[in-house]
Amino acid sequence: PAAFAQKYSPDWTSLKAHTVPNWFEDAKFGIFIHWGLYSVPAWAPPSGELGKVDMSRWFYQNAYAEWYLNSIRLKDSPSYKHHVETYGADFDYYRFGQAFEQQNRAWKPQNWASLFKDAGARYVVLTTKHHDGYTLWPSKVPNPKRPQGGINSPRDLVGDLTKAVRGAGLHMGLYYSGGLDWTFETRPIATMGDLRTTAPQTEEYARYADAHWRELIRLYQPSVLWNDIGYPKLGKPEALFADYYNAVPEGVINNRFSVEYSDFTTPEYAKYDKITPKKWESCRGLGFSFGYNQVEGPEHVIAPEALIELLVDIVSKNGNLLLNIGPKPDGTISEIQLNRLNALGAWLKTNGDGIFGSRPWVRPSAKTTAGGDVRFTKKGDALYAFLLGRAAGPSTVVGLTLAPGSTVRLSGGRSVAWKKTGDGTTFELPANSPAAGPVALSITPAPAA
Ligand SMILES: C[C@@H]1N[C@H](CNC(=O)[C@H](c2ccccc2)C2CCCC2)[C@@H](O)[C@H](O)[C@@H]1O
Repeated sequence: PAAFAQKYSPDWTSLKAHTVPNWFEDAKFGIFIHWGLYSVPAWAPPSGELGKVDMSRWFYQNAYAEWYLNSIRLKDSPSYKHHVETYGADFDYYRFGQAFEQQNRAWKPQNWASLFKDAGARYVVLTTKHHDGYTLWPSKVPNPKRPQGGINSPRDLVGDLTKAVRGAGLHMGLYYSGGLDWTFETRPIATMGDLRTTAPQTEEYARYADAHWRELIRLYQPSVLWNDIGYPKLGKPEALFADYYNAVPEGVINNRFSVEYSDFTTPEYAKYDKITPKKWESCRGLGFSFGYNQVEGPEHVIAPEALIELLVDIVSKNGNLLLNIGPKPDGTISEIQLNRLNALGAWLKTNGDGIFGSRPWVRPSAKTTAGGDVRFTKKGDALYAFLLGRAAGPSTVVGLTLAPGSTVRLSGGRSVAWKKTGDGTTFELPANSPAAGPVALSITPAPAA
C-alpha cells in the first residue's frame, strides 16, 4: 500500500473502525516484563494479591516491588524500614541507577527471547518507563525536572530486546507509565485519592509523555501500546492513536489511556467469569509483585498447575494471559519463575493446539459428574474440551452431546473412546494423566451446542 496511507484520522469515529488483528486474537499468551531501578533493591512485603488486600492498607504494605520508591516515601512502611537498614535513610532511590546500568551490561536479550519462545509465549511487553520515570531506552526527549539526566538507560535495552524477540518470531509490545511519573510529582501515594491527585496534568508533562510515546513508535514500531494508569488530558491521545495505527496497522492499544476507545481491556490480578465479546487480557505477576521481589517464596507464587489452568480458563472466555516476569538487574531470572515458565511451556507443547488460534465456543465451561471443571475452546471444525484437575479414567462431561461417529483424540493424537450417557458424554481417559495440567480432548465435528 502507498506509504502515505492515512487510513485513520485523529477522531474517535475513525479510530473505532480499527478491529483487533488476528495475531492478537490468536496469541493467547504473552510475557510481561517489569525491569528497572526497582529491580536492584527487589524488596516488598508479600502482603497479598491486588484485590485481596484492603485498599486502605494496600499502599502502606505494597506487594508491588516496582513501587519501592513510593513505599520508602511512606515512613511507616516495611519498605522504609528495610531501606534504612540496608542502604541508609539518605540513600536516594535514583542512585540504584549505577548498579542497574553496571549489572545489565552482562545481559543477553536472546536468552530471554528463547526462554519466552520455549514457554509458548507469542508476544512480549517490556516496561519502557515505569512510575519512577527511568527510561529503559536512551531517550533524546529531555526531562525538564531532571536537567542533570540520570534517568535514561545508556544501553538501548528496549531496542536490544525488541530485536531479539522479533528474531525469535514473537511480537514486541511496549509498556509506558503515562499516568504516573514520580520525577514530575514527588508526593507519596498513600490512598487511591493520592493516585489521582499525583497524576501530572501539566501541559509540560503531556508534551513529555506524547513525545516519549512518539519516540518509541518511531524507533521500535511496537505491536502493542500498553499504557498504564491513565494519560494526561492534554496529551491528545486520538492524534497519537491515529498516527500509531497509520504507522503500525497490525498494532493494538490497551484501555489504560482511559479514553473512550481501546482494542482490549486489562483486568489486573483478575479475570472475567464469562465470555466477553470485547477482547481482554488478564495481567499478573507469578507472585504478588511485577518487579522482582527477592522475598517471595513458593507460598506467594502461583503453583505450576494453577498457572496452566488459569491460562485455559482465560482463553475459554476470550482473553489473553499477560504473565509477568521480574528479572534481576543482570537479566537473570529466579529459579521459582523459570520453573513455572517451563511447566507452562511443557504443557503447551503437547496441548497447545486447542489454545493457540482458538476462539471461545458457545459456552466456556461445564462440569463432570465427579465435580471436575471443564473448559471449552473451538478451532476449525473441532471442539476442544480441557478437563481440569488431573482427570483420569471414565469421565462424564455433563450436558455435552456429540454427533454419532464423532472422533475424540487426546492432544498428541491418541484416540479416546466415548459414549452417550443420560448426563452427557463419558470419555474413557487414560488411568493417569502423565504431565501436570488439564487433559485436552479434541472432538470433531464440534457439536453445535
Ligand atoms: C501492571 C501493573 N499496573 C499497575 C497500575 N495499576 C492500576 O492502575 C490499578 C488498576 C487495576 C486494574 C484496572 C485498572 C487499574 C489501580 C492502581 C491500584 C489499584 C487499582 C502498576 O501500578 C503496577 O506497578 C504494574 O505496572
